[in-house]
Amino acid sequence: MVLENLSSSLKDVFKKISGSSYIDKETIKEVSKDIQRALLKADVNVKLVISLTNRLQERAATEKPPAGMSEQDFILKIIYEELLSILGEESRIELKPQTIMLVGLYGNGKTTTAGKLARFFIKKGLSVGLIAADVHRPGAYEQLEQISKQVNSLFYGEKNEKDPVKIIKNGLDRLGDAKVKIIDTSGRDSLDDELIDEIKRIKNEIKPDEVLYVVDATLGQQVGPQAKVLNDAVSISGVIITKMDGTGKGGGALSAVAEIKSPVYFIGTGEHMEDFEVFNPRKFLSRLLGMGDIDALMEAVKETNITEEEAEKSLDKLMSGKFNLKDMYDVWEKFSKPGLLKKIFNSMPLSRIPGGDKLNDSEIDRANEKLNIYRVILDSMTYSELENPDIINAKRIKRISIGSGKDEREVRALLKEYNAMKNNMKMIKSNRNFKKLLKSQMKSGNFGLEDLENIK
Ligand SMILES: Nc1nc2c(ncn2[C@@H]2O[C@H](COP(=O)(O)OP(=O)(O)OP(=O)(O)O)[C@@H](O)[C@H]2O)c(=O)[nH]1
Repeated sequence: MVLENLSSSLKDVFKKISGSSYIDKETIKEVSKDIQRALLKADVNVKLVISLTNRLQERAATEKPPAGMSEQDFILKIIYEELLSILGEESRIELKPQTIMLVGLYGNGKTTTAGKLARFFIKKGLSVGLIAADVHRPGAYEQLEQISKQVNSLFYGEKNEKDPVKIIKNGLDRLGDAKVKIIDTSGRDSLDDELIDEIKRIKNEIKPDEVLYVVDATLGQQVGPQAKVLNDAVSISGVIITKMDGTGKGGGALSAVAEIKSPVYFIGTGEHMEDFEVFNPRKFLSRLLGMGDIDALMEAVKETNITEEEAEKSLDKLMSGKFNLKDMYDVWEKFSKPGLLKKIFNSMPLSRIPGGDKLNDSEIDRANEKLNIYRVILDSMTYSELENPDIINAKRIKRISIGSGKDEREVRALLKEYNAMKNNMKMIKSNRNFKKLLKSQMKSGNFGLEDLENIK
């Protein structure tokens, strides 16, 4: 997996800090050097590395840990925040009719990504048209046509036409009823002015809603400056990092993202159309730093340094059943890692939670299977359906079923489960001990599964 080395080096840094009995200037200097080495080894742009570690030293020298947080945790929090600042905040591409233009260097995966992106929108219930505007690479037309069949999208291209603007204008016209049009442009070496002029011309004449930069994660830091040239030419609105499954340093992608300062919308994790994930910076960073799902969950809580009333509020929301499908999806997303569910169910005294009882292995495996089906179904819901499940009527259930490839029966089962979970949460709310334990754990951020044993 890309960034493997960076991941293990940063985990060592985190272990060193957690293991140190006190944090002084020397430790900070040493840790900064370790982080510099780790990032440079991953081929992250030198300028970026220096500015990140300077901020770490400056914040460590001027800021004080909040009440209740140890020096060690505080340094970890600063490193986590500074690394997160490179990745930017989570932002989602809008699910609406739009024209999207893909740009990128040769062979970074634009054509493949065009197909993956088309499949993403189709699953969300939006029809898609793919336009082949790569007029330089032989076979690009056939490749995209093939992909469009694979993902059931519309397709437009003109095999012998050499002017991409003409192809695109005709395509936008002919694909009129497709809600989302995705334009695959020629791969380019950004130092080639002729090709840069070509995408500038496309951008100015077509005025796409989004210009997405497709960058190969396995490339090194030379990508940073090239991304800048592309960005200056067509002002990139978002990034898709491909080949995150590949071997390679991966620092180039991080440098490019930091250079362009546009949000990363997705990551590509393989050659197949389904190897495509919405990018979540916190989750990505937690995986990179080797924090388990629970730690990441509690790390996020600890990071916000939750106060008494905030703990109360977030807990009440959960307990009062006011959470929506998006909240439930996030929790399932964290718990559906293989083995984690088993660990939770086996350690949770379910018999003491209303309607729960000890689950044996096969039942836990079945629960995992069900979670995966539910995640596929949730992936086909629009943001408003996730945030407000009450709007999901028979027509929407039908569309979600088609988008996810699951029976309507399974979609209804998920909705039934969601409502049952909401009612269960209300029941647990009456279990004062459970609520008291959760509140104190969320506040201190030390929520451990073994604590669940103590629920009376
Ligand atoms: N492992 C892996 N391979 C990928 C991924 N995305 C694309 N590829 C492969 O990378 C190669 C290049 O992908 P294309 O989509 O043809 O690249 P392109 O950017 O359209 O090529 P140009 O038009 O020449 O710029 C193909 O073999 C793809 O299968 C990914 O996320 N992981």
